[in-house]
Amino acid sequence: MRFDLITLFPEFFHSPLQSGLIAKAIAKGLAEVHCTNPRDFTCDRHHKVDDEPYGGGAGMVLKPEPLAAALESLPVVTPRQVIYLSPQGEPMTQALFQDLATSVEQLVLVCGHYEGIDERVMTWIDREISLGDFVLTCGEIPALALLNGVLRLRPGTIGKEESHRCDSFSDGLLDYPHYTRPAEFRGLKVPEVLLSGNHGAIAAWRRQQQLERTRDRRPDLYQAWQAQQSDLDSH
Ligand SMILES: NC(=O)c1ccc(NCc2ccccc2)nc1
Repeated sequence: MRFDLITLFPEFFHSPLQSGLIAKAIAKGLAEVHCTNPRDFTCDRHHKVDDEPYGGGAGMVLKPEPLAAALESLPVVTPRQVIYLSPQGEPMTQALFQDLATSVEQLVLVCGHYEGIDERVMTWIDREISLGDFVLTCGEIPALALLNGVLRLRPGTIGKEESHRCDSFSDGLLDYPHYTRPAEFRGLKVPEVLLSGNHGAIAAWRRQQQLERTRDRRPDLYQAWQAQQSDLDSH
């Protein structure tokens, strides 16, 4: 899978791509990541990439020419999607990551700054995606989150396929609590059932924990899950 990051700050990505499972996946050749800086596609003496907004107002807008030139400079690997990260995008979900991980070979991620990009650049954009309902100083953070979440789902990135099945949100419920050695830590014990070796009881306890945690912490997810369950029951 090829990731192309359109970014004014390529150095932002250096260390996150050199550590952890993402670095291993890149080293294994499961992915290649390229950064392209729109500033390299400016023609003026000052390498101008932003300018004042037409119609007035505070802040600056990223100019269309450098962005379009940067996008047109990329190799095309199909199937591909060109994604713009912004608060106006569709929210990131595990389902969206699954969709991207299984449907494209090239992801182009356009990182915005300031007040955003000139709307005419949307001509080159397939999809607008948001990390959540908040504003950051840069689109690089959402881009890194998307890269991480999608690459994590590609075969080979995570060792055991097992670890995908227990993810939060994969079955619409939050994850159950996790414990490891020691069995007692500062007087805090591990729930007995997990030490029992009774796999049926352990699975039932974990499912109950998922349901309780989802009901208590995310009533929105819980209601969606209940609706999905009644659909399944009625068929
Ligand atoms: N919620 C997000 O995914 C997100 C993306 C980018 C961003 N900041 C850069 C920017 C600001 C305004 C317009 C376009 C890009 N903040 C939050």
